[in-house]
Amino acid sequence: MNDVENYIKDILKERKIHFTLIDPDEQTPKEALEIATAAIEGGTDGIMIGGSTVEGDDVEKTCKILSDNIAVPIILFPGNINSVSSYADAIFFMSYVNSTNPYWINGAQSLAAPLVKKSGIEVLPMGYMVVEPGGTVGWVGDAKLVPRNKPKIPSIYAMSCELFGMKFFYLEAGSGADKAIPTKMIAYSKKATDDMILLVGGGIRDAEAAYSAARAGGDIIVTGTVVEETNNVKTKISELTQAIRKASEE
Ligand SMILES: CC(C)=CCC/C(C)=C/CC/C(C)=C/CC/C(C)=C/COP(=O)(O)OP(=O)(O)O
Ligand SMILES: O=P(O)(O)OC[C@@H](O)CO
Ligand SMILES: [Mg+2]
Repeated sequence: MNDVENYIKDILKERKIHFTLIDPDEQTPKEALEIATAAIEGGTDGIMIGGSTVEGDDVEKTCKILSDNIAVPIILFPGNINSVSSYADAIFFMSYVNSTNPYWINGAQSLAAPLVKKSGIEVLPMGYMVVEPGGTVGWVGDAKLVPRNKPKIPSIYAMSCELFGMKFFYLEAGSGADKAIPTKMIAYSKKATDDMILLVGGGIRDAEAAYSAARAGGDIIVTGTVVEETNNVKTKISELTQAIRKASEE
């Protein structure tokens, strides 16, 4: 797919979006294709590929098999500089805005920049902010985690990301978190910016959580762990996508 940013914007004119995150570490590329196919049948709008740890050429192989077989966009959600593949349609080129380590703020991005430019994949510039509990990515990324009871903090980071020209802002509670991002926090970040696209993820497992995140102002609701936990991906994803569609109508 060519223009992923416009694909996203076109859907957002009508309704909110659901993306499925597939961690290439967790299964073979063939199994990843089965998951992606079932998720698409369940109504997901795109597949994100990434994990906080990456082994060998898992990203490359997973992106290749998906690009040969699925029609929705494949977007890299890189955990580090080795998570780039030209078989993807786009990359969330993200700065980890509440990391205390410059490597995650603009170091990894600079090291990966030549490869990203050479690969020719579409770049989706994004601010990435990790909220308590934060999970693996909070620890790996040396984050100053946002306290859950301070809902306004991410909104000023979202503003600064918008002023830097970033188009996307991601509120992350950590993969597999026991609690998703508080709805007030989502609402403040959405209201603080003019037309940034807000992603919300981490710990969203059921219709109610997906609905609340979308209703509060999330534009793109991301779920990953649920597809690893369920034995019926299509049914689970369709529960989530229906809840997100319902939130869009109200
Ligand atoms: C732009 C480029 C090339 C790199 C940016 C690198 C940055 C800033 C990364 C942020 C830090 C990081 C490790 C992000 C990982 C995000 C991610 C893919 C989380 C989900 O991964 P899982 O593998 O499901 O998490 P677990 O390991 O906890 O399962
Ligand atoms: O695995 P889950 O908890 O759905 O989180 C998805 C994503 O926000 C992780 O980066
Ligand atoms: Mg994982």
